[in-house]
Amino acid sequence: MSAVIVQGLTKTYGTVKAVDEVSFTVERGEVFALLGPNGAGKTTTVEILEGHRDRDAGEVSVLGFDPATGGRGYREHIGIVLQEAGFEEEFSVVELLRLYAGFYPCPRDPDEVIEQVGLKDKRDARVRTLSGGQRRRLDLALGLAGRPELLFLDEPTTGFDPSARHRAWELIEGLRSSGTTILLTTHYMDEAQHLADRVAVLREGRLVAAGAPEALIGAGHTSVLSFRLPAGTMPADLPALTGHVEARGPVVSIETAQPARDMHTLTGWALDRGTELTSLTLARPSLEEVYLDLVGEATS
Ligand SMILES: Nc1ncnc2c1ncn2[C@@H]1O[C@H](COP(=O)(O)OP(=O)(O)OP(=O)(O)O)[C@@H](O)[C@H]1O
Repeated sequence: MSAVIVQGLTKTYGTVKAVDEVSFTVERGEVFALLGPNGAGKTTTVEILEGHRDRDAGEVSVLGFDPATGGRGYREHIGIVLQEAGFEEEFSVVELLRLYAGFYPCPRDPDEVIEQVGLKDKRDARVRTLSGGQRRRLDLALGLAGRPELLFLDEPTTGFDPSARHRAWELIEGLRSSGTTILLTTHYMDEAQHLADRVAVLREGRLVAAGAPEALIGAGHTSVLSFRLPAGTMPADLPALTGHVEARGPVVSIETAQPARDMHTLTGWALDRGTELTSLTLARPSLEEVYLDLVGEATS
């Protein structure tokens, strides 16, 4: 059975439909990213799944529980990492982890978790002395304390320096390998593209796309071939191509839905003339470009 099943989920605040008939599933063991601009309904959706907010309509099942009525039995199976968790500042890192571990029937060893999130040096440091990035790692450690089957991560790397970010990615990949299902929200499309097996894009409370990042990128989007014109040639000298040719000085870009065919034609043309196509690249759109198309913002 899927880890998460959401059917027709709806939540209204006054006249604002924060979540409007949203349906998706998250399979066990996958990393699933909820994407969308500010106010799209991500937090509301996640909070309903966590059992922290009531829904107006729709069916929700998480690990076989209805989060609205699952109570403690449900919460023992999940881990939640919020963006701004308030901590007991005078506890040490290991004391806080021991405290959290005590709430769960089958907790993880606090020292193992501390090592996993890279806080070994800070094991005995007071929480109030931690830097912002170290606090975020502590957030993550606390989310893992109860050995969750499903981990909710709210913008897990916001405010991280680049190396902390890559470390967090490795950690998330490690959790995925050990079978933990992960539902995350993020505003970083490279993060979603790197980590997520599947993504769902919300816009104004409605689901506008869902699927594997590669599938979303592949659906109806063209590739761009670009290269420098060989000396002594003009764009008009190029062979007939399926794509749209644009030249900016000596740099030619071809937006094409048939990259293999156009690449073949072009390289054949260059070889026949005994010339080279320097700076030749074939680029696929990134998830970010596809996302911006979906949520209706300019791509340049
Ligand atoms: N408690 C609330 N009372 C009234 N309106 C709310 C409440 N919580 C959220 N909303 C509204 O519901 C909509 C969705 O908000 P939500 O926080 O779910 O979006 P989000 O996608 O998480 O945004 P962000 O990326 O900024 O965190 C917004 O229009 C927001 O103003």
